[in-house]
Amino acid sequence: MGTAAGRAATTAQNGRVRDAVTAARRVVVKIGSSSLTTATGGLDDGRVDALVDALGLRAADGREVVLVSSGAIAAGLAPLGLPRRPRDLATQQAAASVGQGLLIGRYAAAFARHGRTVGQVLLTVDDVTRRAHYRNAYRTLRKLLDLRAVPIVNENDTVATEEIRFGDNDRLAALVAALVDADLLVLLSDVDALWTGDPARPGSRRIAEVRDEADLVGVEIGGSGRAGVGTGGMVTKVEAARIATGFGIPVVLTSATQALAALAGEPVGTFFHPSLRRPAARLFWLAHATAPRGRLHLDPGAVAAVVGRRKSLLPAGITAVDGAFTAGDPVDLVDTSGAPVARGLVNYDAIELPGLLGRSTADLAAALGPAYEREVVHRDDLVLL
Ligand SMILES: Nc1ncnc2c1ncn2[C@@H]1O[C@H](COP(=O)(O)OP(=O)(O)O)[C@@H](O)[C@H]1O
Ligand SMILES: N[C@@H](CCC(=O)OP(=O)(O)O)C(=O)O
Repeated sequence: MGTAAGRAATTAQNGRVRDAVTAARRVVVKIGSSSLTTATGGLDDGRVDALVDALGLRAADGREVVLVSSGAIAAGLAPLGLPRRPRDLATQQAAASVGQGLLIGRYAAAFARHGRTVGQVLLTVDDVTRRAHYRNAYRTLRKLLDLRAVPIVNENDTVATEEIRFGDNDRLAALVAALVDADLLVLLSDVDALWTGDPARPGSRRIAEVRDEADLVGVEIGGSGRAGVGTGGMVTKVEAARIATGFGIPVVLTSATQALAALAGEPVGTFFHPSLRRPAARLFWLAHATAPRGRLHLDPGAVAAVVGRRKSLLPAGITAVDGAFTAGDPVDLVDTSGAPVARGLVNYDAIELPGLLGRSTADLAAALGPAYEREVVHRDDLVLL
């Protein structure tokens, strides 16, 4: 199979695939900080207006739009006299606290010109990963859409801590798209597409479409070109595209200046095709939206069984256990180098496991009773990473 560059699609092909864009009834659009701020920092009113005009048009005919907008920290810098994005969390939180109000105020004014009301939705990682919380988040978003308001989502930066934080909004946007069952995710950045390498480097080429992982082979997916403003660069955008397409949602990645064309289905940016089969929702959330509570270290035989042959994980193949989890918690299964290969719901408490490691289920059942014959992670509760 060729590389993405070798597979640059023709306009005719793109015209066809973009039917998914024009037909989409519910769209999640994510815009990054670098597309909302001026060169000197601070909110760029012209850019906000241009984005809102494109979204207003899209929402005018009864279609639903959810906007995931970064920019709170960037918008808060100038009013606080900060020359650049601070490194420490407390100052970032203060900047976000000042900037989020300015950001939403600017959006409210811009959408009002289109006769639309906006609703601010600030989410933490827990809100989109814990079942009870994401149901709550879903209900709010659904109600806003029913009331014809435009939800404007951002991470709740003022309370997010270093350990529990998205940091960038790309992954958050993909999870929100899955949460509201969107028909399309549009990622808007300061670059017009995914390129084969740094867009500033001679020889790099725009990638018109990504059909599957093979199209990403050889692509240099780099960090942010504006480290003082943007955060994740292409790494988090491609990861977001993987998450959304894995859930059956097509993705367009392009620049904010091309938002109107992208939403009209024109062949701009990079189109990521959705995977044909949508995974069970339960496994999707397990893979992308759970924070593992521990790690099970597998020997090579167990990795081969779990990953290669899709078997359940038994105590005999586990060499060590980290974390303080209880039965039912999500845990990562890691190989001998410590790299996660799968995530699953564990059937034992962490304190029970050390006494079981390396022993066969028959031996455990004979010594401890039939309850100990159960798998450590059943294959139905397991998703490969
Ligand atoms: N392969 C690539 N194709 C396109 N852009 C890339 C690539 N690798 C790294 N980048 C950089 O990623 C940047 C976009 O990410 P980022 O600055 O985080 O934007 P945002 O604020 O929109 O999230 C681009 O400006 C570009 O410099
Ligand atoms: N929640 C943060 C987003 C941080 C950020 O820079 O994200 P992004 O520009 O999408 O890479 C904010 O509003 O500033």
